[in-house]
Amino acid sequence: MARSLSLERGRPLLAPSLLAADPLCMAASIDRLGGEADALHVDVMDGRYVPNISYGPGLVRALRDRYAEAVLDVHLMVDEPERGIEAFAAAGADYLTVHVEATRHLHRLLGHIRELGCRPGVTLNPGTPVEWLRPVVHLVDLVLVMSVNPGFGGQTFLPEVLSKVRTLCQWRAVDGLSFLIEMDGGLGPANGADVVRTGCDILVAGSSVFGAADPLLALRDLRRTAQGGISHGRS
Ligand SMILES: O=C(CO)[C@@H](O)[C@H](O)COP(=O)(O)O
Repeated sequence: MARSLSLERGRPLLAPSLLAADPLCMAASIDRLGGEADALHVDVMDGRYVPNISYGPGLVRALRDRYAEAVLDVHLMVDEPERGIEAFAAAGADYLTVHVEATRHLHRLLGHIRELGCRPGVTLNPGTPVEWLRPVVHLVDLVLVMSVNPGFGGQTFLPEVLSKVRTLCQWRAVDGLSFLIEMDGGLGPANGADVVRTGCDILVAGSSVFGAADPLLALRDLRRTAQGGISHGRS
């Protein structure tokens, strides 16, 4: 069984979302980041759980083959993710993140993802209560808090989801857990510091990175502002 790559807490981590990269020039877009991304975020959409359709395990395999050292953070926006996790694990995913509402057997599914050698993650939509994670939070390596409704890039950040991050930080401290907290949707230099200050470890950014004239400069700009959140006294 392949060992998955992992991310370490301690500084803001950036995961550019490939959804915003030109699909005809995916590798060129990634190469423009100069290896400075902490992870590559891969949004898998099935046209059922969300209204959009994107990629499958084939893209994950191609990324793994070309970027052996990259952490592949695969976000499954699919119904019944238990039907696809083996293919994504075999393709080389590191983190496999599923939505609470997409499966009937979340506890079993998270265990299965770990058995496959991947790092299990669970995702909260803006309308999903954080309390739904309480019974399984000890099973995950990552909690992805969506700051837009999933399905499309380029939406406006919803600041009300930040309260979930505060709750997750409390649970992490009380239970002595070390899962990563990731935020995704509408992130960029204007809100990166606030998101990190609230307690997020990983920022997923699509449009603000790949939509920029120079994605590497945009990534560095986001890193600089995100680090500002740390220096202002994050707990
Ligand atoms: O999962 C999703 C959308 O469903 C996100 O990863 C978006 O792709 C982020 O894009 P921006 O809001 O940064 O453009």
